[in-house]
Amino acid sequence: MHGQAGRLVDHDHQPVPVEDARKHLFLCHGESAITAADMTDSTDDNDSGAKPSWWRRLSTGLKRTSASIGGAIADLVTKRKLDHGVIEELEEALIRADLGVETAVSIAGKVGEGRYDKQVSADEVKAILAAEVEKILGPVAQPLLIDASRKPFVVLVVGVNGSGKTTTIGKLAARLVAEGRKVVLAAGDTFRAAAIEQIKIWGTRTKSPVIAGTQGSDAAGLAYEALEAARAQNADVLIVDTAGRLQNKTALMGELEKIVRVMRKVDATAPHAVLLVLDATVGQNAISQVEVFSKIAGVTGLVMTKLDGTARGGILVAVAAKFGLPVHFIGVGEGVDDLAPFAAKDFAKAVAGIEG
Ligand SMILES: Nc1nc2c(ncn2[C@@H]2O[C@H](COP(=O)(O)OP(=O)(O)OP(=O)(O)O)[C@@H](O)[C@H]2O)c(=O)[nH]1
Repeated sequence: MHGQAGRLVDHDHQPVPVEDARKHLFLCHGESAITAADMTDSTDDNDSGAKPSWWRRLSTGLKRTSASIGGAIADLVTKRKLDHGVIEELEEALIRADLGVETAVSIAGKVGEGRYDKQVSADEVKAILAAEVEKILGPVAQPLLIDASRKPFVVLVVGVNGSGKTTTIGKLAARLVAEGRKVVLAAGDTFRAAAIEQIKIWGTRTKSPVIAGTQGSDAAGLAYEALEAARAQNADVLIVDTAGRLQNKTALMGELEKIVRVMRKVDATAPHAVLLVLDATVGQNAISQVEVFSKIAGVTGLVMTKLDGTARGGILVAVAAKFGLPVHFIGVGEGVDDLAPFAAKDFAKAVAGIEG
């Protein structure tokens, strides 16, 4: 922090303006929503030529994915008329971008409808791709609802190590604090000293109290203490980090179950949201992570990170098509403002490589 109201710092401790991006992020109907509505509209409403910064970050972040798909589309359709071969190759390009076999086949099929033996343009194919992807993503693009009647509203954050959990918690805390919410963080990944330290750093950055124990201490006990402390401090939101040792599923399941059981002694309705953080770079592996964590932890919503570091951004489409779980946020970089509410239309256009 640099003593400026409404400013946060990024990983390099550079001040980051948060007011503009956050202005419209909550609705106030007893329930607040971190919503993508403004961001979705902004790409269409912007006639000045200056793209909103989120759109720039999103389309730049997804460049590797869109270049791989867009390049394949251009190669395919500019040289020859549409035939079975082109459709099959299009399917393959979409599968390579991790959209999943069923989705790839269905989208390629749509491209083929009524267009066989015709010369189609790459832009036409991209438009169909974007429209089809948006159809899949539209229903899952749901804001994270913060129920103000739950005090604190408890968010349990789960995911494998390295998926971006801690960073996501920090960015989420920054958003909530920027909106005037009082946030408490619980360093529930007690296995790694570095995870505890990271949460503490985010606590300092966002001026949020952190409840942390020593490395190796009982995560459930810590979650209990954190919930009591958050309640005593009249906090609006408690965000609980967890360990993500997927290699030992039984231990992980036992630990997450215990965290939930123990927190329910303080608040029988907790946790109010269970966010699974997925790293897009793992591609199809994300599917099995959703399966495992849904079984273990009762996931209520998803956050997908690192969409900027991969050509496999289509995995978000595959996950959406398979599970239909709400996708609340996506991450396209390490900076505090590189996590934003998920907007289906923007994402679909960015994946297809369509300029906003
Ligand atoms: N490029 C990019 N990097 C990200 C994104 N989100 C997180 N990271 C980076 O990914 C790395 C792992 O993130 P963490 O937040 O430490 O992940 P974690 O799941 O808490 O991992 P553990 O602490 O190992 O459990 C860090 O270097 C983050 O800066 C993103 O959207 N894009």
